[in-house]
Amino acid sequence: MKVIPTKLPDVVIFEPEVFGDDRGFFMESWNRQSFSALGFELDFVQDNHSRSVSGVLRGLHFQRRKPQGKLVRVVSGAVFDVAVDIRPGSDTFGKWIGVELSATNRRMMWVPPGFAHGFLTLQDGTDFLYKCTQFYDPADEGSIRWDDSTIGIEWPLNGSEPTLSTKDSAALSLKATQLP
Ligand SMILES: Cc1cn([C@H]2C[C@H](O)[C@@H](COP(=O)(O)OP(=O)(O)O[C@H]3O[C@@H](C)C(=O)[C@@H](O)[C@H]3O)O2)c(=O)[nH]c1=O
Repeated sequence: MKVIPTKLPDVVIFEPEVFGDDRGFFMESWNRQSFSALGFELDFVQDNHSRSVSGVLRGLHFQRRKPQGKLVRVVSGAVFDVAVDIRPGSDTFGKWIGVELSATNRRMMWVPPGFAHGFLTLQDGTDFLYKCTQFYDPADEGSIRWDDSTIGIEWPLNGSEPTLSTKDSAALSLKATQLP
C-alpha cells in the first residue's frame, strides 16, 4: 500500500495495491496488520455507507466529546473529499485539504479525530464508504458551514449551488461554532 502525505501532517492518502486479472480486480480495503505496520493503530467500531446524486455536499461534520477518526473511500462515482483541522491550539487550525476520491483511483483518505469532514459528489450514484473509530452520537455532533470564508475551501462547483441537508444549510461559521 502506498502512503501519500498531504499538506496537513496528520491527514494521509492510502493507495491500496490492486490485483487485476481477467475476472476484474481484488484489493484489501482494510487490514489491521498492514495499517499498524505503517504506524496507524486504528480501532474501528462503525462502518457507514451513503449514496448521493451528483452535486450533493455533506458536511462539514465533527463530534465534540467523542471525535471520530474516519477512513473514507468511494466504490462507485467520485467525490471531492475535504478534511479541516478544527483542533483548538493546532498549528494547522482552520486549514483544509481536498482530494478527489473515486471508484477509479481507489484512493482512501484518513481523516483523524478532531477534524471536520465533508465531501461533494461529482457523479450520480456515488457510493461513499467509511470506517469510524467512534460511534455516531447525534447529541455530540456539529456541522460547520461548507462555505465558511475563513476556511475558504475551493469546492469544484463551477458556479453551481450544492444540494445540502436541512442541518447543513443551517450550520454556523467556524468562528461561531462551539468547538471541543
Ligand atoms: C452519520 C449517521 C447518520 N445516521 C442517521 C441520522 C439521519 O437520520 C440520517 C442522515 O444523517 P446525516 O444527514 O447526518 O448524514 P450525512 O450528512 O451523510 O452525515 C455524514 O456526513 C459525512 C460528511 C461524515 O463525515 C459523516 O461522519 C456523517 O456526519 O442517518 C445514523 O443513523 N448513523 C450515523 O452514523
